Amino acid sequence: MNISVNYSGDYNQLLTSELESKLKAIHKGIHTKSAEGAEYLGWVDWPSTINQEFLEDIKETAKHIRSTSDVLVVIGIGGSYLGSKAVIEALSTPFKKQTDLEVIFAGHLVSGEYLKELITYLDNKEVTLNIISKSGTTTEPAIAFRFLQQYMEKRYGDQATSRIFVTTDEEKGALRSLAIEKGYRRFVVPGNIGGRYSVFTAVGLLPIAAAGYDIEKLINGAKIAEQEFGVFDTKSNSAIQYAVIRNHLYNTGYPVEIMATFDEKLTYVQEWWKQLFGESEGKEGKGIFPASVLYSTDLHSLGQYIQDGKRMLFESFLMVKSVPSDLMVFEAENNGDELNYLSGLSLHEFNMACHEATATAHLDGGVPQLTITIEQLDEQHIGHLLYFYMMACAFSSYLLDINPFDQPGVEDYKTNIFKILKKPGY
Ligand SMILES: O=P(O)(O)OC[C@H]1O[C@](O)(CO)[C@@H](O)[C@@H]1O
Repeated sequence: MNISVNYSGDYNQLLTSELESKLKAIHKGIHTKSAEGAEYLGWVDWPSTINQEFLEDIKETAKHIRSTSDVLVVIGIGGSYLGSKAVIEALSTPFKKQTDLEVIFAGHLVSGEYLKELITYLDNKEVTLNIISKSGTTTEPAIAFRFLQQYMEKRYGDQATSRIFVTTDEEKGALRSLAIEKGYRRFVVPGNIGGRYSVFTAVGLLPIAAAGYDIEKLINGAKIAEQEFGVFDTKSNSAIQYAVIRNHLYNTGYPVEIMATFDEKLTYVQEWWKQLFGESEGKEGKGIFPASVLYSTDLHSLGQYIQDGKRMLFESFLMVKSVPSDLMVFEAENNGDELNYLSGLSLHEFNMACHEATATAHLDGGVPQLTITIEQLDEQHIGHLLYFYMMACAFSSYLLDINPFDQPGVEDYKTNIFKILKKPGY
């Protein structure tokens, strides 16, 4: 399994001896768990130390949910839902989402209409809830849970208890107390793993397994990545390469990174990546702003700005070498649409050509870029990819002398809303 990073500039030239020593120190700090924010470095060796009993428990629970439910409603926001949503979307086929269990997300936004419609939608289906909140106090998912819990109790009576699963901190938080009081089955978010690094814990694994995907393979991909990126080699460690390139571009006048893909199934990988990098790096007046586009869609929208607008952007393509199914353009008798010149070309090949054309055009327009390529979209490759991004994010943040594992800025809006809504104590 391989993730390649191809840069439009000369990567080797960036590797000064000063940078090499800084990278070495960062690598050591991450792997000996002595870097700043070390108390949240639990994700680094989580894949290789994951307990088989825990995986079996998740698989059994998922099997039970699948056999008793048509829908699993996952309630969570930020890192408590983006990882599972990213993996499920990347593995699903466009129209037939899951064969026998549908995963629906709630609590990632506040909308009475959404919740009312959801409850109506659930009415003739068998339902299970999984509320996920590490802190157990986040307002948006708590609001959604209040409504959905009431719905479950009205609908299932005492049986509601066995249809509600809670994923939260082992020791603290309102959600933990509520789960104990009600007797809900609990899963733990490890204290040393923050929300945006938690996709390989119960936070991501339970919804992904319930959706019918192979979590052993997902973890296996992450394990391979853990081993691979555990080796300090600036020439072959692609997580380090990606971090070095983006740091160089940031330092040379490009504060915005646009991640571009040609596959709609990767939209939530992009959303997950935005939270990962944005919340990890955007502090102390520093950090690359992570944005995303989907091509060809956005070539007919934001493409104009990228080509010609203010020069502050660099672009990182996320490409997948092979696709699970494809179509080939056929020869039409009258060639009325004048597309016969494309006959014999597969649509995937069209996208590959479009990548080349776009990359060249944007580079000519002053947008430096890199291309990250993975072989295919399956559990193992996605596990590998997500770990790659987490490791690159840690390196990238430390290169900016930022602690990747806190998010003090998020508190400001929370304090304001509590004041506006007169929460006791504010
Ligand atoms: O899992 P929790 O504690 O509900 O937090 C949800 C999200 O809110 C934040 O704490 C702040 O946005 C994120 O870091 C986190 O992923």
